[in-house]
Amino acid sequence: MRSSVLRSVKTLAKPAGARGYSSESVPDRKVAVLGAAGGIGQPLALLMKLNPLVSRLALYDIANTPGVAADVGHINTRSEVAGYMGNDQLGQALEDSDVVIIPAGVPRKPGMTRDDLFNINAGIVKDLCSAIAKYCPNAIVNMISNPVNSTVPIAAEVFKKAGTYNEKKLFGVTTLDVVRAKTFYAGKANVNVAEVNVPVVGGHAGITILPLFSQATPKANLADEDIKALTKRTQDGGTEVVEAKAGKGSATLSMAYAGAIFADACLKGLNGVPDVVECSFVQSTVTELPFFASKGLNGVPDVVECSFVQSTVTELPFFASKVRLGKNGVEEVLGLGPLSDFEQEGLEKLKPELKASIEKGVKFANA
Ligand SMILES: NC(=O)c1ccc[n+]([C@@H]2O[C@H](COP(=O)([O-])OP(=O)(O)OC[C@H]3O[C@@H](n4cnc5c(N)ncnc54)[C@H](O)[C@@H]3O)[C@@H](O)[C@H]2O)c1
Ligand SMILES: O=C(O)C[C@H](O)C(=O)O
Repeated sequence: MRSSVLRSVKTLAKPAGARGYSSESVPDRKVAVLGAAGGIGQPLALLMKLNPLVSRLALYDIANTPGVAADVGHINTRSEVAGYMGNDQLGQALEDSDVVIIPAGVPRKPGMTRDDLFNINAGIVKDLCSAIAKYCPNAIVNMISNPVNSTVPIAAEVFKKAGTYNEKKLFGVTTLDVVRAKTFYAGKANVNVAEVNVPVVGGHAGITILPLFSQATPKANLADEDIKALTKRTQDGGTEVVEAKAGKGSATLSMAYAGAIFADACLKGLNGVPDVVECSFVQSTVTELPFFASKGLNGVPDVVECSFVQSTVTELPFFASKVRLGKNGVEEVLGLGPLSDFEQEGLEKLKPELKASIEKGVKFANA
């Protein structure tokens, strides 16, 4: 692998006037994309180049970054683009990053589960996270590489070992589940998709993806059968794309869109924009609900007393939840809110699978 810095394309020093954007009004922010030459990486690089909150964009991959960086770098928006290729340029790519987005690794083919990607992607993520711990330990990390239910715990363990773990700054990107749930709901409910909101909680694989259509807005009076079908389609959305692509990979364009939305939310949070809330797979400590009632040590049911304790969303250490983003990353992990019986059932069903995927990641990282 060649190892010189490949390209550094300086674009606008001054604001893109046509957009009415002033570079003086927002702080400098460096975003690094790891896996930037891939199916997700390239359109994501494009979308991040269009984001006026980004001042420096580092595009890293093991191959093909010179072309991607040259191409994207010609776009007349604020950020300065640089391409980095190969392990010995990874440090430079990461240095000073505020946000690191990781879509590196192999995608599914028809017939595979996301967990089938573990053997290859776990090692890739572990190595990239070791470099993040070394070169930009304070960066926010947006993990896209699958299986997210395991790669996020791997990242956490790598950071813990390096002494850099900050649970407020590690995010599994589950925004595509929300994007899909919104699209499918708007179609069925016949409402304006731009106004739709649907929280999606749990994890990012099959039944661990739990859309909460009972909390969807605008409200629509959908039949139970419709809700079940929407839930299944959201859970199988990735597989729908994998099968349609027939061996040529998984979702890339919709994922780049979703990744760009989530990274933008992280940047807004860092910049102090209030009330930025997105769903994400995070360490699941809740700060909003001080009162948590549970069964006693001896399992006697319905022993309920209010007590001021730090509570978690579920008993699982990581869980996709609504998260309020702020200057330090996670500002607040929001509770699940009221669930329908169908959703409550889905929640109980997903826990063993999600728990096993989390434990698999933790075990791998500590082997
Ligand atoms: N979280 C989600 O919702 C979601 C959605 C879609 C895809 N994904 C996952 O994203 C990953 C990437 O998907 P894709 O379609 O872009 O795949 P792709 O094969 O098109 O691109 C992956 C890129 O990663 C690069 N890469 C491999 N090893 C690397 C390393 N050590 N360092 C840096 N880059 C490296 C490859 O060179 C390639 O350019 C897959 O694991 C896929 O399952 C996640
Ligand atoms: O389904 C996949 O393998 C990719 C991604 O996780 C998705 O949801 O599209």
